[in-house]
Amino acid sequence: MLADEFGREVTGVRVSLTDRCNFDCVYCHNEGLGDTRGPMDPQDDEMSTDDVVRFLEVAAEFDVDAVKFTGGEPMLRQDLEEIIERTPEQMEVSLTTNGTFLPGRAEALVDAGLERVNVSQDALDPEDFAAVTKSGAYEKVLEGVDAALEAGLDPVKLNMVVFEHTAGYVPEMVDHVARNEGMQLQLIEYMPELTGKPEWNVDIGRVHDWLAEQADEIEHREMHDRKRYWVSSDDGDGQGMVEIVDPVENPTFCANCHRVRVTHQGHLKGCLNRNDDLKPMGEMSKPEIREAYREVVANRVPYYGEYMIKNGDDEWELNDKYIEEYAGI
Ligand SMILES: Nc1nc2c(ncn2[C@@H]2O[C@H](COP(=O)(O)OP(=O)(O)OP(=O)(O)O)[C@@H](O)[C@H]2O)c(=O)[nH]1
Ligand SMILES: C[S@@+](CC[C@H](N)C(=O)[O-])C[C@H]1O[C@@H](n2cnc3c(N)ncnc32)[C@H](O)[C@@H]1O
Ligand code: SF4
Ligand code: SF4
Repeated sequence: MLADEFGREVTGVRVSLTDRCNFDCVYCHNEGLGDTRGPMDPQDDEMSTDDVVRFLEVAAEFDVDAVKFTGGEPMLRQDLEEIIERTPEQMEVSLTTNGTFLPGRAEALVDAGLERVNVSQDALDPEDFAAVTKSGAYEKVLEGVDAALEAGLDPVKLNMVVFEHTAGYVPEMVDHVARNEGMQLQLIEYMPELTGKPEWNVDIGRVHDWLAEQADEIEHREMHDRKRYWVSSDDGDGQGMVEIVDPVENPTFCANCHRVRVTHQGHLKGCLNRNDDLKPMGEMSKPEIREAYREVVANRVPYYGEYMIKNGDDEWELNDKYIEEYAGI
């Protein structure tokens, strides 16, 4: 297994299969690449099925044991089932999706080897959902969650970005997953780094405090040192798990980051928040992939605490070291 100079072993890869999407969420960072708007048809710059599989085979050589497929909307790729089918056995396969294409396809994905799914659901009301996603597909998303549960995916994690538009829904969403077996909730701190609009920020510390009061049990996940709260439903009949993803200005989160990303164009990326460390994998032959992978892992640095450091006024600023290193890129 390869590790960077901060001792962070790379155990997982996150592969963006496309940057196309049928939604236009107001907050979307598109896994670090910006806008998802544009044509919906398959694009020439996307990695082919074989490219993705070859990359995964190389990652497996380096003992990577988990892959997350994401996007854009990864289910716009019609070869997703084939990619999953051809993913090396040793990898846990998970998917993050907006859920609209799960009805009718969830079973085939499971048959191909999908083990887990995260479905983005930011509200429990069609109008608020539409305001956030610029889409009227609320019912389809609910159907998608049901289809995933029926296909045996367990848990189905609901991803909710906590920001000004959604913060009021947190208690309702927590109760929703506590009542419904098989569902879990992932509350994702709104990340303004790539999308701007810091005015939408919500103090995630208050969400932690509220959950700590409600929780029957609290645990830590090794990945990113994330906290997980086990909370009972309001009627006392059920219990659900709520995980908080709080990467913003959080050096502990970055110190426990064990993932490398791949863009839909086949560029390796050491950190979600950076685009100055993109590394193309050439024609994507195995030797080229190996070399690029080794280099990207070796050059990974924690974003908060190393790439960004606190200045004398207690504000985050770019570490001079990296200004020089990447000057001109
Ligand atoms: N800054 C940062 N944000 C992350 C990272 N991993 C996840 N996130 C945020 O959390 C969002 C949801 O991630 P998902 O892909 O659904 O799942 P996950 O939480 O990473 O993985 P699992 O919980 O194992 O399914 C991402 O799109 C990011 O906004 C990370 O390494 N760094
Ligand atoms: C970029 S989407 C790609 C996968 C799929 N289209 C979806 O929405 O689930 C992956 C995750 O990133 C989250 N996300 C997007 N922009 C974000 C932001 N600015 N801050 C925090 N999370 C964000 C979304 O909520 C979603 O759960
Ligand atoms: S569904 Fe996912 S990729 Fe599409 S706009 Fe929303 S967050 Fe971005
Ligand atoms: S270093 Fe930090 S910001 Fe970058 S991907 Fe890892 S956790 Fe996210």
